Amino acid sequence: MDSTAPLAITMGDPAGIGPEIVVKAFRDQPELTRAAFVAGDLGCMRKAAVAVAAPGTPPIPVALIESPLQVMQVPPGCLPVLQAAAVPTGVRWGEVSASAGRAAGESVQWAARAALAGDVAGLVTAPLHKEALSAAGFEFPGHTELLQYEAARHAGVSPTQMPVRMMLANQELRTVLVSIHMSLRHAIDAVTFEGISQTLDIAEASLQRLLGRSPRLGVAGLNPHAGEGGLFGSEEREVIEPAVAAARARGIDASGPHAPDTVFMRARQGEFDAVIAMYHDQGLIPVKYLGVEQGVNVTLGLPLVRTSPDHGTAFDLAGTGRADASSLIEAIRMARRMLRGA
Ligand SMILES: NC(=O)C1=CN([C@@H]2O[C@H](COP(=O)(O)OP(=O)(O)OC[C@H]3O[C@@H](n4cnc5c(N)ncnc54)[C@H](O)[C@@H]3O)[C@@H](O)[C@H]2O)C=CC1
Ligand SMILES: NCC(=O)COP(=O)(O)O
Repeated sequence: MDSTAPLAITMGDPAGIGPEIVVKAFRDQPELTRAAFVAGDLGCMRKAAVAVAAPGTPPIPVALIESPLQVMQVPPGCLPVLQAAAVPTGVRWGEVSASAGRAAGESVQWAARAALAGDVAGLVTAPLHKEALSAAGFEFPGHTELLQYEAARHAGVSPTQMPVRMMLANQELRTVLVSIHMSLRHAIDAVTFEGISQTLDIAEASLQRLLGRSPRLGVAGLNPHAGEGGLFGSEEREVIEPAVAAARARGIDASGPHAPDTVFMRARQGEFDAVIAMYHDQGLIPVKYLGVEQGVNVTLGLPLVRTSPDHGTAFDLAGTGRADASSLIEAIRMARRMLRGA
């Protein structure tokens, strides 16, 4: 990974708000988006530039670049786009379609491969629609699994040998998930000694780099009141406690299992640097509830930097120009910070 190379920002699903928030980030944050470019479709980005332009003002100019390094020749105030995928005519705002999913997926694939080859420093991904991605034939539920697959392929190992985890973070709270995109029934089955141990190892290594010290990891229970001494479930005693004890024996500053209904509040008050959440919604609801405009999604465990806003494609807002770009801007900021190693 070359941290001085340009940063790729994928356009997201062209039927969603991704292209519009990307335009807003370039328009409103010229310093932050310097040496960054969009991996996507030129026509789609021009349409988005028109959608977000204030009445009576011209849209920001959108320029085609042929390679990441050409971004350095693009004048300030201009949005550089590398044609990583084509959006066919007929893709309409707010509609799930295989064509849109294909363009979104191909943009991410292009950016991942460019990052792994060292042509870009890292990637920030605008949201894609998971149903559209699936309709396009991608076998990955989301970015995280697609990137895990690409990184494993690059390293010549199987995806299980390249374990990754989703972290959601804002100024007040970080959560790292044991499992990601699966049904709640399957997520309960995924609460295993190995799964928790791997999550603790990945969180420890990634946050050590980010914080410059060993992170304090608060592990949430699965059941109400962390099982209440076995009255409300046995996973805490049988699986989570042993995984926390084993992690402590490896030198990780982990504690728990803590009651899930109060562990996030305790982290926000400063007791933990991150909460290890047992499944997707347990960890994401607290962060998103603090404000969808603040959260950043970071994939931990990859050999590349990848961040993303914490929200989705917001099809209800697509094309209106009203989508808030703050979370994407935070994601770009976070990617820059991670590339600096701070
Ligand atoms: N990083 C990614 O690619 C992510 C993709 N998704 C995907 O997005 C699709 C839609 O997901 P939903 O559950 O509907 O969540 P969503 O985040 O797209 O929308 C939920 C609500 O938040 C609002 N909202 C979201 N982003 C906003 C913004 N920037 N400014 C103002 N309001 C905003 C929407 O208008 C809607 O009312 C799904 O396919 C989901 O899987 C969801 C989260 C992250
Ligand atoms: N809820 C966050 C989410 O689903 C994002 O997934 P990914 O596309 O970052 O894998």
